[in-house]
Formats: sequence, C-alpha cells, structure tokens
Amino acid sequence: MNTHGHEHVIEVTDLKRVYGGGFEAVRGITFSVARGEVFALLGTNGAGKTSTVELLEGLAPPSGGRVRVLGHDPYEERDAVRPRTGVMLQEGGFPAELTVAETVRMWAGCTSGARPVGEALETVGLGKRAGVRVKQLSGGERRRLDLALALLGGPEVLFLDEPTTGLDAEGRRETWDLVRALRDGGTTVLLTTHYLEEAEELADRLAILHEGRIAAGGTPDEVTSAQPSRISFELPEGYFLGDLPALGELGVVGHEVDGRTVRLRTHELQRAATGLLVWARDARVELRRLDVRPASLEEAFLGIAGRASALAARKEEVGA
Ligand SMILES: Nc1ncnc2c1ncn2[C@@H]1O[C@H](COP(=O)(O)OP(=O)(O)OP(=O)(O)O)[C@@H](O)[C@H]1O
Repeated sequence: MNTHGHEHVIEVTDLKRVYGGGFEAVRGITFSVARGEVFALLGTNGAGKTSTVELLEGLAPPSGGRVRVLGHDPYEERDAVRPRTGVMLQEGGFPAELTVAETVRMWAGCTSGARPVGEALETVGLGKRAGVRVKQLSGGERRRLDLALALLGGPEVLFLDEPTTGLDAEGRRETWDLVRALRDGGTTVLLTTHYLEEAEELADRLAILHEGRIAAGGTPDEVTSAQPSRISFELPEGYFLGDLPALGELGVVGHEVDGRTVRLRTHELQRAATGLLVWARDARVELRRLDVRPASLEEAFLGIAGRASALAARKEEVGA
C-alpha cells in the first residue's frame, strides 16, 4: 500500500538491465502502478521500453534494483505471478496453419481458468474469423488475436507491448475502447507505445524513457504542463521586435526571430496571446500566419528527444 491507501500492483525501484556485452539498456528507473491504473511507458526507439517490460513479465532477472508484481518477484516467484498476469508480446509468432479458434484453444490448454474460446474472440472482435487460418489474418487482426490470448485467463495485470502497432485508425480506437473497459473492470494495464496520442487517450500516468532513464513522468497533464506553449506569427511590414509589447510582461519565457517569423514560448498562453492580439488591434495590423499551440505531450516528447540530442551533440563537440 502507498501513503494514499492505493495498492501498488507494480513496483519498480532503481531497476537496471545490462546485456551480455555490457550495454546498459535500463539505467536505474523507479515507478509504481496502482491497481486499476493504465500506465504508459513511452520512449524513442531503443529507449529501453521492451527491456523494462520483459523484467516486469519475469522473462529475465534484473541486473540491479527490484521489481514486484502483485507483491512478488516475477522472475523468482514466476508460479505465483504468471497465472494472474496477461502478456501481449510484440510478435505472437503462432503456427500459421492453425485457425484462429484452434490457436485460442491451444493457448487455453496452457492457461488456468481460461475463458470460453468464443467469448475470448468476441471480446476482441474476431468472433467471425474463428475458422480462418492465422496466416490469412491481416496484421491488425493478428494483433487482436495476440490480445485475445493475453486476456484468456482474466488477468489482474495486463502487459501490452505496442498493442496498436499495425492497426488502422478504427482498429486502434477499438483497442483503446477495450483497454478502457478492462481498466473500468479493475484490470491494471501497463503498456508501451510509440504513439503519443495513445498515451494521451489511455494513460492515467506515464513515464517517458530516454536512453534507459525516465526523462519525465506523471499524469499526462503534469508532463504536458511542464512544457511551454508556443505562439508564432510574422512581424507586420515596417515593424520590429522592439515594437511589440515587452515580452516579459506578456509572460513570454523565450523567443526566436527567423527572418520575419517570431516564435514565442510561454507558460501563460492566454495572457501572451491576449497581449499580442490587443496590441495588433490597437496598431491596426494583422498578425499573418498566427499559430497558437498549447503545450502537448508531443511537445514534451520532442522537447526531451531534442534536448537529449542537443546534449549529445555538445558532448561530441567537446570530445566527452
Ligand atoms: N539482447 C540484447 N543484447 C544487447 N543489446 C540489446 C538486447 N536487446 C536490446 N538491446 C539494446 O537495448 C536498448 C533498448 O532496447 P529495447 O528493445 O528495450 O528498446 P525499446 O524502447 O523497446 O525500443 P523499440 O521501441 O524500438 O522497441 C537498445 O539499444 C537495444 O539495441
């Protein structure tokens, strides 16, 4: 239990994973997931998402730190954890010649308390595809079959590794609805994703991983509001930056000028935008190409990736 009385179903403390050649893929991360929460691990390619999830699933022991799932060590106490968790891997890799129903039946044979095959397929919208061979399924249908198998034992904790990769917009929305329904039913979900929109739609809390570390974490709102909003526009003919109202008084925390284009960053979007628009009205000028962009998870993500690559470039410059 944590201090707010919520049960932590997943607890990760200073977790590390070092691969054979000595490469540190996970470099000391700490987070927890409460029962009934959807938690998203976001990150660039190679950030360490899969390496982390595999440790949570008990597929390998950590190189350092601690993992607890439902109060147990998922690697050492696999028998206690495995029956209560569902895992959807990135590539299911089923025998291509089996039908959808046969695949589920085969899986059900290895799952304690498995749901009926038909029900499992209906849940993911594959009811009508039961007799089709796996090799004839589309990429999206295969992902849904992966999901049906992960849900077969009615898990308390569900691990979804990039659940909507390869799905079209409609398939993605259906999967989101399903994840929400599972969450509402009390299932705890940990998902990895490349899609910021997916994290924004689903996650109660999230962590952005970068190079094996958590670069930002919290609710989507917390992560987003740490980033500035942006305003850009073209300076009217005959006007200079100095003709605008004092930027500091508008709540602007940074600016760039590129030719006639002005870009402003602010944590007080309404104040800055109002100040600018009132100035333009009074000066009887039009702010062409005006673009007002509230902080978003995407901006936060790009900020982290951008900042990190800028740092890496600087290190290279000084030969670090
Ligand atoms: N078995 C392995 N041996 C050595 N290095 C590995 C191994 N598996 C992964 N890595 C490296 O560890 C880092 C993290 O990989 P990981 O697959 O966890 O990232 P990810 O965030 O899941 O990326 P993606 O979004 O591309 O799936 C990468 O640099 C990867 O090359």
